Amino acid sequence: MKKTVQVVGAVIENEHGEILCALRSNAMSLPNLWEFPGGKIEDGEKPEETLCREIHEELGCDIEVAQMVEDTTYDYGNIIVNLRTYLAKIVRGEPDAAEHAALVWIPRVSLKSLIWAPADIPAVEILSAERTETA
Ligand SMILES: Nc1nc2c([nH]c(=O)n2[C@@H]2O[C@H](COP(=O)(O)OP(=O)(O)OP(=O)(O)O)[C@@H](O)[C@H]2O)c(=O)[nH]1
Repeated sequence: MKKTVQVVGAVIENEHGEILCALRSNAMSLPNLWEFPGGKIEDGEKPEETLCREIHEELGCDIEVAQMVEDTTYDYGNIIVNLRTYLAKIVRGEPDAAEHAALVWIPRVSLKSLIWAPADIPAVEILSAERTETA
């Protein structure tokens, strides 16, 4: 049976209502596709703990995690990914791309202009249809 990996992604929103989008690098699987920064849940971790750990490791900043945006399961063929995305905001530090090829802040209405990892599309659809919390 194909393995399902449990993955969490952070939808980090700033005070201008923009969302932090991360470009997967050539060294990663799904290269050159945009994603929400995050990663695989390790044994014994709560999703929120994984997100805080991954964001600290990948972006060098600390976040506070809020409500879930979307829970999607996508079959990539070789692997099945269950991706849960959560709203989050930065509480300490500035994001810096340690692993990603690029980081950009994008308004919700423009999110669909990027080419996203397939598992992320339902969350992108929801976010682009909603008003920003700061609007
Ligand atoms: N972090 C993250 N991973 C995602 C997203 N969407 C999506 O399909 N994934 C997939 O979920 C898996 C886990 O992500 P990861 O960031 O921990 O993976 P990784 O690069 O360390 O491992 P890998 O490259 O060996 O698969 C990857 O296969 C990745 O392609 C997303 O929005 N954020």
